[in-house]
Amino acid sequence: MLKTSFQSSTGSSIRYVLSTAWIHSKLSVNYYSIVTLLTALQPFILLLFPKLILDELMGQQRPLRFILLIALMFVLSSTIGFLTAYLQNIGQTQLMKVVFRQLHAHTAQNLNADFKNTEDPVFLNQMEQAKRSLQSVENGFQGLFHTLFSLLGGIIALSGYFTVISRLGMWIILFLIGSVAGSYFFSLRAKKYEYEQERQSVLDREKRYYSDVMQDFAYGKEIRIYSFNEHFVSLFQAVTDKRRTLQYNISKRYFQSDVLDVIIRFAREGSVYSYLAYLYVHHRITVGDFAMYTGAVAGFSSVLRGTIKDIAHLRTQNLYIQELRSFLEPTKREEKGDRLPIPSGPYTIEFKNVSFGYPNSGRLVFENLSFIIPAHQRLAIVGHNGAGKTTLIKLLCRLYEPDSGEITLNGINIQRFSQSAYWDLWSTVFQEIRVLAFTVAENVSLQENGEFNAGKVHNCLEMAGLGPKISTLKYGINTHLQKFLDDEGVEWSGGENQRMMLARALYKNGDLIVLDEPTAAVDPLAEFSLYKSFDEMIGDRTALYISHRLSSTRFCDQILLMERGETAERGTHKELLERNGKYAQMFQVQAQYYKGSENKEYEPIP
Ligand SMILES: Nc1ncnc2c1ncn2[C@@H]1O[C@H](COP(=O)(O)OP(=O)(O)OP(=O)(O)O)[C@@H](O)[C@H]1O
Repeated sequence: MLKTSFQSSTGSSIRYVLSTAWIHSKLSVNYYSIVTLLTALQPFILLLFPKLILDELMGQQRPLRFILLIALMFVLSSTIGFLTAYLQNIGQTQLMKVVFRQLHAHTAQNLNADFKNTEDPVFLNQMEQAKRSLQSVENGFQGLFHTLFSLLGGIIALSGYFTVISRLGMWIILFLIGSVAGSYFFSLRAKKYEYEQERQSVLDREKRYYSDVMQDFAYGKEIRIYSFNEHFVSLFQAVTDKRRTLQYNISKRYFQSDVLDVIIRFAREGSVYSYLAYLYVHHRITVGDFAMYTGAVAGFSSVLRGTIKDIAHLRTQNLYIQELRSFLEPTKREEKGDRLPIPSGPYTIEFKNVSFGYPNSGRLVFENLSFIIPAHQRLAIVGHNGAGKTTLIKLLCRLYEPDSGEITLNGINIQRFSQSAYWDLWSTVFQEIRVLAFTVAENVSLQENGEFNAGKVHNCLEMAGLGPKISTLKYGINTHLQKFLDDEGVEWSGGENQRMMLARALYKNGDLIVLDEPTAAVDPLAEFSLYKSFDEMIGDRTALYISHRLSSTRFCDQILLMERGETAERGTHKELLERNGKYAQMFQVQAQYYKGSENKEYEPIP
């Protein structure tokens, strides 16, 4: 199911970030706490010692005391500076450890998400936003973490400055707070603008898609041959230009806010310094006091401005953290009913009044579709493009749920079984062949080296017709496919990859079989023999075969012709030919192409 928005307060987001950091690296929190204390302490050394040194110079001028004060200031200040830099460095490394753990969780969430989400733009946007919340240093997880510690340091420093300046009078404090508060308003507005613009934008997703496709060798051939490369580059450029414009508009808002801030600061500090000069001229403060108060006023204003910005930043970080938590919160699959144990085979499957439309598509692919696949039956599903064949398989494999009606396995609604136990039943081979850049054996078994049964892998590859191919490979079944992870990796043809997928289905040895046209890359005669021999290998298990080539599936017990989401005709190959309906017409048309073939079974029906 699609994730709902995660509503939480800033406090809850702070707790989430701190507790996550604490779980994955206590050191990250400890180091940043010490750095915060040291950073807050540093300015006071540079405030107090210059005052004492100046007063000594203008007063008793004791050389030993003078040298001692300078040495102490130097030692304290440089020790704190060194410690801060060192701890900040290792603290950041620890924080990255936490972020990487979160990125792992993000990737796991992508892989575990319901299949239907992978085709849903809303989910894809959420995924992008959550990733941005983790990868950005400014915003999101790291943004909140840094801002929180900066805010704590600011509060500690402010209380120190407050103690110093309040000796001049509370009105100065109030004046400083009032003027700095003006900046808050403008910085908050700029930050909100940035968040809204980035949130509404699908540009990052678009940019990522173009960049992924341009880097994916699988698209290389078509893009070159159809001269689509220039178009792609221009699309990429257009989207990066739009992103730049968006960034420019955001920067403009920040610039406006910064200009106003400078004007306010000029007015504020000008008036306070004039007042301090007045006090000095009238001998109400010493030179040392003058230096200390000007330093304290500048420090107070700057830290207060930083603290207010931190508060504004922290509030907007809450939104990023909400998105991150929405995406990362454990997916609770809707395990309907009582998670019944899977009954023992043989298996009969029934579609009962199934209606279904893809989310946000506004139309139904199936409306009250009903049919049975009896146990042991081989059912061929044929039909034109878009008839609904693959959608039917997606529903059957529980990649989607029917909007109404039910699909049953031996009379029980398939939604009542646990998802993983139900998936264990299926050996599937789909149209899209996705070879992994691992070894042949790992591709076939989908198990790691050392876990798979090498003998069984060999047998399955042999049965899928890849025995001779494997014997030519330097490392046999341990040869890598593709060169992403191994320079000695090999590239296989489309047909060979498809045969490997059949070997994978055989290796899994599921009780229910689906072949959704995985053989488009092999020639028609090879497809027929492949289907037929695959069929012999799977024994008497219930199986569904989809193909556009009607000659390939005519050995099946039954053939179901789908048209616009409905079952148009059903029967054996022979019965359907005798009926002389749509199936017979389609078969005749296709058979023309095999006229004169050595295989007489392909000859058109007289
Ligand atoms: N992810 C999706 N989102 C929205 N509509 C979809 C999606 N996938 C398929 N459809 C639509 O559902 C209908 C049935 O598609 P389906 O892929 O099941 O047909 P098919 O019979 O398998 O076609 P083909 O023979 O071309 O593979 C089509 O109209 C298609 O446009």
